[in-house]
Amino acid sequence: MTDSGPTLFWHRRDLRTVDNRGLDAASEHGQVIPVAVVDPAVKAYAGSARSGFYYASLASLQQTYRALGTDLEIRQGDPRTVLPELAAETDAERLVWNRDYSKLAKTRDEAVRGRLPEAVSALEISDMTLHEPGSILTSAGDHYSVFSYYYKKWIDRAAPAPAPQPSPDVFVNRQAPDIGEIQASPADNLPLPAGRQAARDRMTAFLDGPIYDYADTRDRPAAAGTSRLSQDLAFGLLGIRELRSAVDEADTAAPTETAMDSVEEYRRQLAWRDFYIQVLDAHPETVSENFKDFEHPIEWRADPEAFRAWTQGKTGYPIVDAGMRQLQAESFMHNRLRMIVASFLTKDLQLDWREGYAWFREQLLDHETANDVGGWQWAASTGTDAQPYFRIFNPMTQGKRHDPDAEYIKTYIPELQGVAPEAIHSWPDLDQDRREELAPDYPDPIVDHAERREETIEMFERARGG
Ligand SMILES: Cc1cc2nc3c(=O)[nH]c(=O)nc-3n(C[C@H](O)[C@H](O)[C@H](O)COP(=O)(O)OP(=O)(O)OC[C@H]3O[C@@H](n4cnc5c(N)ncnc54)[C@H](O)[C@@H]3O)c2cc1C
Repeated sequence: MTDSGPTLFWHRRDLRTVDNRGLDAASEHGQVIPVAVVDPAVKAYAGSARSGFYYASLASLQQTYRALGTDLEIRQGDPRTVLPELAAETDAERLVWNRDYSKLAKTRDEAVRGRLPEAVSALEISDMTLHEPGSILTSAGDHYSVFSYYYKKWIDRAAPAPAPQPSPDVFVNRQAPDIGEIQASPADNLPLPAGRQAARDRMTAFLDGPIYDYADTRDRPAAAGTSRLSQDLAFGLLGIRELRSAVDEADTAAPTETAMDSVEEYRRQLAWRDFYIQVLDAHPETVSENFKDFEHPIEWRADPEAFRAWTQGKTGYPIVDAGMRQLQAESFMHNRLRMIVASFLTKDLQLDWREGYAWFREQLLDHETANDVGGWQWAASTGTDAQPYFRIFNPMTQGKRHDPDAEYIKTYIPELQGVAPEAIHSWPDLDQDRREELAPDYPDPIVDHAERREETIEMFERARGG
């Protein structure tokens, strides 16, 4: 501890003190003041569930710091002005943060760096991924655009160990205004409990048993067999090294070969997260542009009514509507459903994936730019390693395969409560009188899947110049 002025550590999507590499690095330079900035530019994209979860998680981080004998300084405003001011106010020598990879974050961070007083240095640390974007490259030195090749290298790499929580005596002993003075934390209304402890509890509950059945249950939405940790990773309530190390321990304790395969399948999903982050890092423009080049623009439709029906879960395709209603009710949607509804929006309704992405960005608690864009561009056949444009999900077949008893569908669509699964899975093919008789309050299909499928293939062939 040789420096005289304190180091500011800026929390962003890393709302924890454990396994936080930036915070650990900051603590090597002397006394630390932790800070968070509530940025209206980021808030503008978040619906009420995500904002609420963020505030409640910030409140919990503030409590953690208070227990360590310091406090979290929470400011509101544009970090480009707030942070240089705070650095001057506290005579800070250094500002440290963990790297983020979206275009918005990169532009903001560069501007913050440029506006700091001359005496204040900026230090950016890699924390968000298990393996830093750019550290796993093809033999030509490029980022990977095919997941299976990326994964082979990813899984062979030793996973870095979690970073320790800094000792309490590195923190400046001080008090800061309570988060309640900025924003009342709506902890009662949240779809899931927020904060670090809740995230740890979710992780432990999953690794204590459900992970061993993951390979079998992950594609059955009614089984709810996935970890539900996506918002915890998106907000950084859990460190990725911390999670990976706990997963590796679960692997060691796995009771059977099948259980070990399930753990492997789970690890693979964590690799998808790293994969999409390295794609976004290499191609930040893909947040709004197709990853793939097309000879001509794709002729997406303009159809606000169809888009509204999709958002409200009223398309007359039960599996699609159940997914969209789960999103409405829980600010979450199971992965299989995300694939189905994204395919339906782009291939059946022929609407631009960017419309769907914007809706998800607002509605999802776990919105994470890289994964959200990656998922949408995959489904739209515009992305890296995407679904081929001619392989179009049939929503009826998807429903039958992944929710055979229509258990998931009935959870979210009360209108179909008394209807037999066979009728639910063939709803669009039933004649109208039959539908009227079975569930008068549930809508008729808004499009014909077979017709739209043919049209969509032609639409893509035209865009490809065929
Ligand atoms: C159109 C679309 C949009 C998506 N938007 C997001 C998003 O905004 N945020 C987000 O975290 N995930 C997104 N995903 C990926 C995936 O659906 C969610 O990560 C998953 O459903 C979260 O539930 P879970 O934590 O129970 O997943 P689990 O199955 O338990 O997976 C564990 C973790 O692995 C990661 N992961 C799992 N699947 C994927 C995947 N396909 N791509 C990248 N990472 C993955 C997530 O961090 C997840 O928490 C999207 C997928 C699609 C098809």
